[in-house]
Amino acid sequence: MSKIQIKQLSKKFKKRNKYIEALDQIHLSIQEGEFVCLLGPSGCGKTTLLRILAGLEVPTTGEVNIQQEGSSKTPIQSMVFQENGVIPWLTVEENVAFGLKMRHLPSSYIKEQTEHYLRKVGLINFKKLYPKELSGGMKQRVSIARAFANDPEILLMDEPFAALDEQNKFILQEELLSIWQETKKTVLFITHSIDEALLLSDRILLMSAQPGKIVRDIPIRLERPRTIEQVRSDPEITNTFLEIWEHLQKEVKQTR
Ligand SMILES: Nc1ncnc2c1ncn2[C@@H]1O[C@H](COP(=O)(O)OP(=O)(O)OP(=O)(O)O)[C@@H](O)[C@H]1O
Repeated sequence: MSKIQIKQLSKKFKKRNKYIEALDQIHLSIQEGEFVCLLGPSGCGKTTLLRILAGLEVPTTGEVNIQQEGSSKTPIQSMVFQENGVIPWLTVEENVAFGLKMRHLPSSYIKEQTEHYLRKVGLINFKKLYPKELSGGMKQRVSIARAFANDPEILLMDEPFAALDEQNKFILQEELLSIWQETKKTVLFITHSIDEALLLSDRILLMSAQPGKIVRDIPIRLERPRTIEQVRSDPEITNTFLEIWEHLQKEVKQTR
């Protein structure tokens, strides 16, 4: 049984008197615990697909099913955005605890869960600070800690590291993988970076330009833990990189 199942999904937006066909005939299933990256040219509907899974948009046709295993109180999904995912008037620890407090969970559990993930992302000594006192990388760590602390059925991540410098990006990617390996959550992750997708994914779903379709489903069979050096030097992965690169070049040229 798949954790996420999407059948014949399409999405059209009405803008003035015109329809924009954002997604066309998306059909896919993602297994429990898989780390799947969505890669495609700008405007191909990646965020729209994530927003549909988050219940923030309704598909025009088709259906989406997320298998629920926890209690009915378990959130279906947590989302991590590129930026501005933290609540400015709450401290680091209050941000991480926010979802758990909203569910009125016991305070001892909230404290334990919050501290566990603050430690995991290296923010335990910064828990009393407010977002304005944090760097961009630290804010993203807060968002990641909050997303995992919520213990959702699935995690949806929309280019969470896109605004970070290379060094911070590598550190956060490693931290994310370490938490993912511990929790074995199902993750759907949007990125524009082929290297990032190769480093993180069990599978890469490659999308066409608008209307977005999934044109390739590429398994990444590199052992974990992976390093960027391995990603860059493995001959099979190098071929996959080139294949994705050529596809993206072609799609981007077509849309221009
Ligand atoms: N609420 C909306 N109303 C009208 N059009 C929309 C809406 N949301 C998205 N679109 C359109 O749907 C298409 C897909 O947008 P989406 O943001 O999902 O693409 P994307 O692949 O995530 O792009 P990027 O990589 O640039 O972030 C675009 O043409 C966009 O303009």
